[in-house]
Amino acid sequence: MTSSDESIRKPWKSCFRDGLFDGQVALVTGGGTGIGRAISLELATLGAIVVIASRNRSKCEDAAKEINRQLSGNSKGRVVVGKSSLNIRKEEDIENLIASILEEHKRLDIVVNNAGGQFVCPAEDLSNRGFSAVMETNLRGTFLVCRESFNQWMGEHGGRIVNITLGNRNGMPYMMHSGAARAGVENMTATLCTEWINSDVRVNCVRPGVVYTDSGAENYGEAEDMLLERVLPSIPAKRFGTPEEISSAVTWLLCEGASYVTGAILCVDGGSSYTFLPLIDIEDAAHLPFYGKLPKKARL
Ligand SMILES: CCCCC/C=C/C(=O)SCCNC(=O)CCNC(=O)[C@H](O)C(C)(C)COP(=O)(O)OP(=O)(O)OC[C@H]1O[C@@H](n2cnc3c(N)ncnc32)[C@H](O)[C@@H]1OP(=O)(O)O
Ligand SMILES: NC(=O)C1=CN([C@@H]2O[C@H](COP(=O)(O)OP(=O)(O)OC[C@H]3O[C@@H](n4cnc5c(N)ncnc54)[C@H](OP(=O)(O)O)[C@@H]3O)[C@@H](O)[C@H]2O)C=CC1
Repeated sequence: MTSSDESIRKPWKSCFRDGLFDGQVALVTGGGTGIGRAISLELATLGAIVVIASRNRSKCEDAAKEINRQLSGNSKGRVVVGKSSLNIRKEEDIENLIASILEEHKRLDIVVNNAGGQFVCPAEDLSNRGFSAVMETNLRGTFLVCRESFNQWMGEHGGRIVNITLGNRNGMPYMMHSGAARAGVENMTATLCTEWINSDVRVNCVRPGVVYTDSGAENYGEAEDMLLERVLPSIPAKRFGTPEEISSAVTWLLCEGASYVTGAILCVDGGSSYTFLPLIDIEDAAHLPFYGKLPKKARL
C-alpha cells in the first residue's frame, strides 16, 4: 500500500446543506429545555427525527409541540417525545427507551447525552449520597446511554455520539462532584472512541462554558448579580454563550464534515478554558436557589 492508495483516502464532498440529517434518528436526552432544546431544534431543522426524553415528560411534550410549530414545511425532521419518561439514573429507563426507539423508528444514528446537572456545595459538606447522585447522573447515566445505544444498535450499524460536559479544566469550585464527573465523561469518551471506531461509531464531547438559558435563569435567577459581577469578567469573550452556539458545535461533530473526528473535546466557552473561574464567595453561592436545598449541616 502507498499513501496515495484510495483505500486510505476519502473523496471530499461538502456536506453543509439542507436535509443534512434526512432519514436519520437522533436521541437527545434532556432535549426539552435549554441547550438540549436548541440541539433538538437544529437537528430536526436539518431533517432528523429527534426523540427527546427526561424525567418530566410533560415538559418534553410542550417543547416538542413548540419546536414542531417552528419547523418550516420544507424540513423532513420533527421532534417526538420518548414513549416513557427517562431518568438516566435508572438503567431500566435507558434500556426501555432505546428499545422503544428502535421498535418505532427502526434505527438510532445519533445520540446526544445532554441531560445532566448538579448543585452548589462546598466539598467538605458534600454527603456521600449527594456525591453519588451527581456521579450517577452525569457519569454513570452518560455511560449507560452510550452502552445501550452501542449494544442495541450502533455496534452493528455505526453511529455518532456527542457527550455534553462542562468547563472543568481548572476544577469547579463548589461543584467538585460535577467537575469530576464531567472529567470522567471526557476520559470515557477517549476510551470509547478507540474501542468503537471499528464499528464506525464516533464519540466526541462538547464542553460548554457558562451558557445563558431560560431554564438556567430559573435555577440561577437570584444568582444573576454574582454571575454578572464575579463570573462574567473572568470570561475572555466578556459575555455568556447561547444554546445555539452549543448546538452548532454539536451539529458539526455529528455531521459528515467531522467524519475523521473522534475523541475530541470541543470547548465552546468564549476562551474560559484559559482563565480561572473566580472562587466565588460561598456567601454569594448561598443565594443560589438550589443551594437552599442543602442539608442543614452544609448550610452556612
Ligand atoms: C459559575 C456557574 C457555572 C454553572 C454552569 C453549569 C450550568 C448547568 O449545569 S445548568 C443545569 C442545571 N440543571 C440541573 O442541575 C438540573 C439537574 N440537577 C439535579 O437533578 C440535581 O442537582 C441532582 C443531580 C443532584 C439530583 O438531585 P436529587 O434527585 O434531588 O437527588 P436526591 O433526592 O436523590 O438526593 C441525593 C443526595 O443528594 C443531596 N442533594 C440533592 N440536592 C442537594 C443540594 N442542593 N445541596 C446539597 N445536597 C443535595 C441530597 O441531600 C441527598 O443526599 P443525603 O441528604 O445525604 O441523603
Ligand atoms: N447552562 C450552562 O451554563 C451549562 C450547562 N452545561 C450542561 O449542559 C446540559 C444542559 O444544561 P442546560 O440546558 O443549561 O440546563 P437544563 O436544566 O435546561 O437542562 C438539563 C436537562 O437535563 C434533564 N435531566 C436532568 N437530570 C436528569 C435525569 N436524571 N434523567 C433525565 N434527564 C435529566 C432535565 O430534564 P428533567 O428535569 O425533566 O429531567 C433538563 O432537560 C447539562 O448537562 C448541563 O450541566 C454545561 C456547561 C454549562
